[in-house]
Amino acid sequence: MGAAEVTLCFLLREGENGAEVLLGLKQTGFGRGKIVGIGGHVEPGETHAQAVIREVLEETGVVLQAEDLADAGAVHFVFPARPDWDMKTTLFTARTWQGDPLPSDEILPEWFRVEALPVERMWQDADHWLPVVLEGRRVNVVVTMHTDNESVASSQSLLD
Ligand SMILES: Nc1[nH]c(=O)nc2c1ncn2[C@H]1C[C@H](O)[C@@H](COP(=O)(O)OP(=O)(O)OP(=O)(O)O)O1
Repeated sequence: MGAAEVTLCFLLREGENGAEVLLGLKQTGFGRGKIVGIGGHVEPGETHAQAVIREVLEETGVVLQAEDLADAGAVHFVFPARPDWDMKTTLFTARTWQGDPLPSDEILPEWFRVEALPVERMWQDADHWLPVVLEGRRVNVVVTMHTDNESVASSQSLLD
C-alpha cells in the first residue's frame, strides 16, 4: 500500500502580539490528543485544493475559496515500524477566508502565536517544517520517525 494522500491548511492572521496560526486539538482518530494542523485525507477524484477546502469546512466551518490558498509545499511522513501510517501531505496557507472557526467533533480549533507554537503538544516533527511554512516559504521534506512512531529519526529537505 502506498502512502495515504492528505492535505493541511494553516490559516494565518495578524494578532495584537504578532502573527497567529489556526491549529486545533484532534479529538478523534489519528493523532487524537495532539495539537495538529487542520485537514485530512484527499478523496478519490479530488484535487488537493478541493480536499483541503472541504476538510477545513467540515472541521471548522470556515469557508475557503481556491484563490485564498497559497501552496506551501509538501511533507512526507514515514513510519518504518508502521508503513500503513505513511502519509504524503500537501501544505497550504491562507490569509483570507469567510467565517469564524467553530469546534467540530474532530477538532477544537485554537489560534496560537507563530512565535510560540505549542510544540510540546504537537507531533514531534512539527518543529522541523512548520515554522518555515508559517514564514511563508515552501518546503519539501521527508520526515522519518523512530520505531516508537513518535520521535524523529531523520528529517531531510529535498529543496536546495
Ligand atoms: N507525523 C505527523 N506530523 C504531523 O504534524 N501531522 C501528521 C503526521 N502524520 C500525520 N499527520 C497528519 C496529516 C493528516 O492531516 C492527519 C491524519 O489525517 P486525518 O485527520 O484525516 O485522520 P483520521 O484518522 O482522523 O481520518 P479519517 O478517519 O479519514 O477522518 O494527520
